[in-house]
Amino acid sequence: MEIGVVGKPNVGKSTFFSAATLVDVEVANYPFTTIEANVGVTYARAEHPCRELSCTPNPQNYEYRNGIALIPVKMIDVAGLVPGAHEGRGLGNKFLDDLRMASALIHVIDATGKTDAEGQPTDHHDPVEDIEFLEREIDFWIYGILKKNWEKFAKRIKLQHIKLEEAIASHLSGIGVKEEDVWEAVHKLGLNSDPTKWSDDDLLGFVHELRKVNKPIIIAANKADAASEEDLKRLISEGEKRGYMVIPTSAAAELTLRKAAKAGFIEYIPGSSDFRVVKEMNPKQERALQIIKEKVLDRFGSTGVQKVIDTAVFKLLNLIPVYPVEDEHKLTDQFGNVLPHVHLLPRGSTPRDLAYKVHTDLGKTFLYAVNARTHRRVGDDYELQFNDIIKIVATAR
Ligand SMILES: Nc1nc2c(ncn2[C@@H]2O[C@H](COP(=O)(O)OP(=O)(O)OP(=O)(O)O)[C@@H](O)[C@H]2O)c(=O)[nH]1
Repeated sequence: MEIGVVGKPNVGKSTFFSAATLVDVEVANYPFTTIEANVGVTYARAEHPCRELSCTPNPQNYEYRNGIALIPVKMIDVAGLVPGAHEGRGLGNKFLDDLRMASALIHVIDATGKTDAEGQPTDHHDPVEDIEFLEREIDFWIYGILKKNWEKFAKRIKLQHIKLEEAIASHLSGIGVKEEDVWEAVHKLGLNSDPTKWSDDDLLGFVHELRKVNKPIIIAANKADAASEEDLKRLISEGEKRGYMVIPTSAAAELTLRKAAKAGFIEYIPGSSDFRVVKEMNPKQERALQIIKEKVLDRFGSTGVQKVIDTAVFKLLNLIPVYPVEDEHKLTDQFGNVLPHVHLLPRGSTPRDLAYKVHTDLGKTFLYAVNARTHRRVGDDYELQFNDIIKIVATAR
């Protein structure tokens, strides 16, 4: 599961990515290692169960601060969004390759309207156009993959009585399309189950719906600090009309705050509405932070960057944090560590899914689970909840 950050040049995409992946304390054992320069680790912020249960955790695969869990998530800087990227313009294939890997996208838009379609400075660009521009690029990219051998492909599905969902999902498995995604798009549009009857418009409409489920997008209305109230309001309402969540951000402010925290000048938990000065700064630095406090934190409640990440993880991707333990009374693992691990699972997951996530063997030998909050036994019909603490019971190996 990876989150892609995308945006045309000069909107603040690199600033957003740098801010989101700049951390002052790094978790020792990520579930993943980053190998490429444009891949980083960001953190989703969630209330930690210890806030409610008054415990002190010993986190191993996440970070804990003042009752808050910071859960690592992989982030990709998807560079090269220019008009025609789907045809290989600009960075072309690299852009599409990165896009392929992302489960959800953060679309960074310059809310001030001072960057034109190609990323050049201007005075009057309508940022709402950028929303449609990214949609078009992705839609035409998927359309291009399907259209290539469509007639032959559709005929084969019909003649060999292959399940439509299965055929398309397998054809698009490279971009992570699942059968249920195809089903959802086909049914939403009421398309004929015989794909040889689909018109070109049907195919385009299908791709459009498929993209919405397969590559959900959240919009970061960036440079909010420099945007007028009116421009922001319009971008939010036009985005929402098109079904998007739009969050005002100041990536530049977040980057400054995180750098100041990393250098030890301030204490700042990303996503907060304030910070605490802990080391003396020069007057220029002090003034810069004061401006951020007044123009960004007080105006918007936060820089918005963390809010975008959290919304992408918990709402767009619909993931929930779950804590497996071995002792449901002490909430510890076998070594006595309190709530050492957290796992992000899709909403609707069961205790067995959690067991598989912890270890394949644990999944295979799963018997039942115990909900540590209620001390009740739960089976595979139980739907895991946000911040559940679960003991898994399996057969001895
Ligand atoms: N006022 C303001 N300026 C910002 C913000 N974020 C980025 N900028 C500025 O916008 C300019 C472009 O930022 P980048 O992060 O380089 O933009 P980009 O979208 O990655 O552009 P490319 O690297 O060309 O793809 C820089 O001068 C940033 O300092 C913000 O939140 N507010």
